[in-house]
Amino acid sequence: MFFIYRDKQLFGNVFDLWLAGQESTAYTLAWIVLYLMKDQKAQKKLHTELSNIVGSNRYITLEDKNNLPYLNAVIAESQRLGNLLVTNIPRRLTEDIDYHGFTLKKDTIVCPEISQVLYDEKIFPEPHKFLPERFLDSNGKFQTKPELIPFSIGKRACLGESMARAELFLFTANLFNQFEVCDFN
Ligand code: HEM
Repeated sequence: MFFIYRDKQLFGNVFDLWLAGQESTAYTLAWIVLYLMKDQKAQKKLHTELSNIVGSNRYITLEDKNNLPYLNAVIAESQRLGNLLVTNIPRRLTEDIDYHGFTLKKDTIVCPEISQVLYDEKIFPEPHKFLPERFLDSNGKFQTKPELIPFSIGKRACLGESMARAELFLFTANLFNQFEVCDFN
């Protein structure tokens, strides 16, 4: 009998959506809230930007994204420092390759480490500090860096990247446009 879509495939898709899509975004949001709770100056700057550009009388939508540079910088820096997938998903080499003078044999398992890039102090000075300003140019405009790769790169990079980016923006923007998060310690 010919099956187009098996239960096993359905299970795989639901599992992917849950594990890859839900936990990753939820934990990133938790890091954003934590960093802003611990850095009250940054939170104040964010509130000032939101009050000046949007005000609290309406929801923030994706159309506001380009007008909120500090918010974009906070999200970028939280993704960098939160460093959600420290090591990427392991890969098996399908052929021998020469990598910077080392021969890696077919079938070797390699595991790229995203954190080596996100915490590279040549690109991100003082890499263990939360500094959203590193993603602003001299005119205060948001400027990302090619090394900011929380979703990985290449053919197998995160399939949900654009959805995750939208969720991170909408949740962070609307939460902080209505609330302050205090650090009771
Ligand atoms: C902040 C949120 C997220 C982060 C940081 C993140 C990060 C990643 C990373 C690093 C990978 C591995 C890429 C590679 O193997 O090179 C990945 C894969 C994947 N992600 Fe995400 N992800 C996020 C949200 C989502 C969402 C919302 C979805 C779907 C709704 C999703 C679906 C997937 C899928 C299906 C893969 C496997 C892609 C493949 O192997 O071809 N992710 N993600």
